[in-house]
Amino acid sequence: MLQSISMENALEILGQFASTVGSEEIPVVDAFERILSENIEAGFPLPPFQRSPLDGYALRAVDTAGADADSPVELTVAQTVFAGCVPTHPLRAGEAAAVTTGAPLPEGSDCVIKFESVRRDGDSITVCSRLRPGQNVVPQGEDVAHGETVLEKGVNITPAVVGLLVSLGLEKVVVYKKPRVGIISIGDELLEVGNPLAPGKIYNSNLYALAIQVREAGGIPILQETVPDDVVTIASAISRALSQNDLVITTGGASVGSKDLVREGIGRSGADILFWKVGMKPGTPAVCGQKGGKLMIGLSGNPSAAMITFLMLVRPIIRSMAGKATGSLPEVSAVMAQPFGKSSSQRRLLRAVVNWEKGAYRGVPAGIQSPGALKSMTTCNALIDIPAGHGPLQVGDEVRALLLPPPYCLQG
Ligand SMILES: Nc1nc2c(c(=O)[nH]1)N[C@H]1C(S)=C(S)[C@@H](COP(=O)(O)OP(=O)(O)OC[C@H]3O[C@@H](n4cnc5c(N)ncnc54)[C@H](O)[C@@H]3O)O[C@H]1N2
Ligand code: MOO
Repeated sequence: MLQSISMENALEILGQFASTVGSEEIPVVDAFERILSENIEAGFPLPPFQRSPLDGYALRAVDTAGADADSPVELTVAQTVFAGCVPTHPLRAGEAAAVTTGAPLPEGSDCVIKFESVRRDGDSITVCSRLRPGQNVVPQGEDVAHGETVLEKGVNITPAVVGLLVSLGLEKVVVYKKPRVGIISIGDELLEVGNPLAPGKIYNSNLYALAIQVREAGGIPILQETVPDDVVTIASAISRALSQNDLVITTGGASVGSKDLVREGIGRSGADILFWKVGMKPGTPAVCGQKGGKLMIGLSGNPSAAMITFLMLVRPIIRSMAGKATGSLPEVSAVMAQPFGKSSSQRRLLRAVVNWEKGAYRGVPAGIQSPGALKSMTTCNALIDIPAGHGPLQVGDEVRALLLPPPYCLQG
């Protein structure tokens, strides 16, 4: 078992077990934020036919040769083509077809003039300018060619991707399955929400905060049982959760107290411990085991410590398992606008509010930083990554800030 390793080292070890968990076919309308597990090739071009980008008249450019204000050309409006209809006949010399935006152009026509640019009189129009072949024509396949690989395996399904898939006539799409992530809370003090608060007890809030974090990362949270500080019960809960899920996380019991029994529980469940303790504050006592290639990650019981360790170590793994791109948080360089008085003997992830103001990102500590204090976790929008051995932060110090994903931030 490795002990007291860096976050980078921990991520490398976890990454070795972070493979995708298969694919499934789902309706395109339900595929927002899912990840394509197959390339998409266009079965037909987009647009599927040559069309007009304007409300106007389709004509033959050759018929307008020499047209100008002094010698206008008169053409006969021989048909009208609305969007959704098809032309009744090919355009003959000296003819025009009235068209609406999106209408297919009649064979023989090669340009379009807009309504406002002609004079209409009964069945004829007068054109006072010369048009080029191809002018105001959207060619068939301008956007997407027939057979083109229009979306590649691994792309995130955005609103525009949904639109593109439906434009290509697809009702269903094959995406990576979401990994099932079992969550176990450990602690004699835990009370389920809905019960009256009792002396010495606290509500099991981590279970729900972690469940939402799992969902944001792209996994399916499975709320396993909440177990007391009893090693046999912990071991069997871990064992059961590992057999039913793709990944298991626990919260609580990860440290060194007489009732901190997760490590022993992992051992008794038949899993190997890969590492214990990571160089980060909060979240130091994180522990990780594996059984049959499945990971079990034990997080601190302290609410903010659990959430921050999740963000740094578990979120990237769930994202990889869900087929998503890099899970590391985007980082910016920021300037401290308020001091932070404590030294950081260990690498510290300071809950902070970082905003762009007057040409720079400026950071202020978000409030109480103790690992059990949760309110500052609700107000922060970034984690300032302070290296181990750093002294207090002064106003004006340049820092590295990791920005939290938008669903974590209070500003909707
Ligand atoms: N002698 C030492 N004591 C501690 C050390 C140490 O190195 N030596 N490390 C401290 C650090 S750092 C952390 S972090 C915590 C980690 O503790 P555990 O992971 O063992 O967690 P617990 O002791 O079970 O709980 C800590 C705290 O969090 C509350 N908690 C637990 N589960 C939940 C939950 N599901 N929802 C909400 N809150 C929860 C629990 O009641 C405790 O207050 O250890 C330090 N101690
Ligand atoms: O690891 Mo703990 O630093 O107090 O959260």
